[in-house]
Amino acid sequence: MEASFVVVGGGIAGVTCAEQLAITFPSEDILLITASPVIKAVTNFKQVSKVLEEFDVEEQPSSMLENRLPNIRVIESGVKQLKSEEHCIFTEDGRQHAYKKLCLCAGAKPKLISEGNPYVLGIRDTDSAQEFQKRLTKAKRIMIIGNGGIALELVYEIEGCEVIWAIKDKAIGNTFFDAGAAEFLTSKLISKKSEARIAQKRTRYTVGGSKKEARTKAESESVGSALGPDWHEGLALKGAEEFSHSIHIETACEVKKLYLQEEFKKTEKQSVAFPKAHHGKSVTTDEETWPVYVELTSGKIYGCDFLVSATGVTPNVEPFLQGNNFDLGEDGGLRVDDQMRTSLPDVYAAGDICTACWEPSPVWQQMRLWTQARQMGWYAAKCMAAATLGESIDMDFSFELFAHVTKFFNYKVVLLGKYNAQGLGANHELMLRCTRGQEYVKAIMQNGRMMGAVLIGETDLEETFENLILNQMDLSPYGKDLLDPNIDIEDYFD
Ligand SMILES: Cc1cc2nc3c(=O)[nH]c(=O)nc-3n(C[C@H](O)[C@H](O)[C@H](O)COP(=O)(O)OP(=O)(O)OC[C@H]3O[C@@H](n4cnc5c(N)ncnc54)[C@H](O)[C@@H]3O)c2cc1C
Ligand SMILES: NC(=O)c1ccc[n+]([C@@H]2O[C@H](COP(=O)([O-])OP(=O)(O)OC[C@H]3O[C@@H](n4cnc5c(N)ncnc54)[C@H](O)[C@@H]3O)[C@@H](O)[C@H]2O)c1
Repeated sequence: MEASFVVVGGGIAGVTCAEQLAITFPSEDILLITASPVIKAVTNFKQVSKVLEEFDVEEQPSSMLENRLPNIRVIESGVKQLKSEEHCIFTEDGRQHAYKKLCLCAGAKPKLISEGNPYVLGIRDTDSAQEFQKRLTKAKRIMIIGNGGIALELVYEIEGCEVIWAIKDKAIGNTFFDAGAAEFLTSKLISKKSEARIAQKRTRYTVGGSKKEARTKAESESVGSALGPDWHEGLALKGAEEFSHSIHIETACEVKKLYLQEEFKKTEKQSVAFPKAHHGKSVTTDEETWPVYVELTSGKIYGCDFLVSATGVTPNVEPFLQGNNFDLGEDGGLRVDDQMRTSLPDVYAAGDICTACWEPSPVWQQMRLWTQARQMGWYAAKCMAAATLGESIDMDFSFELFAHVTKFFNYKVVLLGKYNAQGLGANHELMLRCTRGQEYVKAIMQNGRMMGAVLIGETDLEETFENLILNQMDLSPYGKDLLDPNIDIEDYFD
């Protein structure tokens, strides 16, 4: 049977796309094909301002989606091949599905420093997060490689286990922060021990009667949906020991070589001890033997129980490539144009799997984030609908300005526009306001216009800054007043 619309992927991009298609075409059957036994649904969506949005994410059985929108049919099976010329896809369960328009939303996979090494873990979906948690309960020391979102969250959350955090850069959190913001956050990391934390659970797992036990081997090897905001809230990230927090940061280094225990003994090289923890107690000794040893480019060797490779993602394109001449982006994603079309007729893509290749607004960039997966899934459905009806559609407003709200080290973090002066060259200025332990405000200015901002803490500035970036008003007459905490800048612009 041919469905007019087939969507692949039960993550945020795929589910949002299928939902939007189902609403637009209530009399059409929409087929959602996904390798994971549960789907991700956006709930409690709130448009906080023009572009900033907040929502919860629920992992749900696919029947909940089918009940909510009866013209969606979910097939739980991985796609193993796409024959784009025949407009047909083949699934692991031996079936084939014809389509008129297809949207690929198969997400991404962790890009690991050492593929296939049992001591190197990646974190992507519920299964991999649980495997990590299980291994952590027996671990005395682990190493985290990478300096982006996952690493930032882990180093703050892990307790009862020594953590060596090895980063290529000089400062922490390079994908989100410059050195100034990193310093502001580092002091929080060091003082974490004494802090009373506010737990705020946003991801709910309502999978009552999960089909997990019934999963076949093929299914359990396939990728699930990516975790999202506050994924660690439900997981106790606790190691084998009884202490709160013990972290050592190794900067400006990469992994040179990994040795298994026996292999390491033969080298007769020496590993170094964990630098004395700030809580005063030595937890491990340098005489201990470890399952794996990590040689860093700095020359230091550390033993540990295992490593987490939080080193970014690779778009999950392989199942769709054979026999199809897709144009791929530099990061390996399916290139999509401003209508979310890939290079092949009637094949669209959205979310982590795609590489945005339209001429972007000067203050937007693609990042593989939850919010962008939702926006792209929604917009791809709009584009597919418009093409079907012979209409044209303008780029959605959400792509006008990059906006991301998240939480690091228990601070609210808002990133707007070219928040790290990406692509602005030397021709820009920074304006800063910082109160240690409380807030960090950075505005990126070019020719008197605001191009981006980083807001850490409860600054309450996001809406005003969003407007200033969007309207590109000349702010030079206001000079330093712009960030003066004693001046209510909103009054200026009312
Ligand atoms: C640990 C972690 C924390 C994160 N935290 C945040 C955060 O705080 N904020 C934020 O904005 N973003 C966060 N992200 C990123 C965010 O989760 C992703 O950008 C987003 O979920 C991507 O959505 P997606 O729908 O494109 O892909 P995914 O969620 O990866 O979904 C892909 C879907 O495709 C299915 N699939 C894969 N292959 C096949 C196949 N061959 N056939 C059929 N189906 C297939 C999968 O089963 C899955 O259902 C985090 C990511 C991780 C890993
Ligand atoms: N709160 C949030 O917004 C949040 C939290 C977690 C994850 N995420 C998203 O989930 C995805 C996965 O997270 P992630 O942290 O793995 O990716 P990331 O892209 O955020 O960070 C990857 C990091 O790994 C480093 N790196 C890459 N190759 C390396 C190598 N060979 N050796 C050492 N370092 C290397 C990069 O410099 C970068 O710091 C990303 O899309 C991320 O944006 C977002």
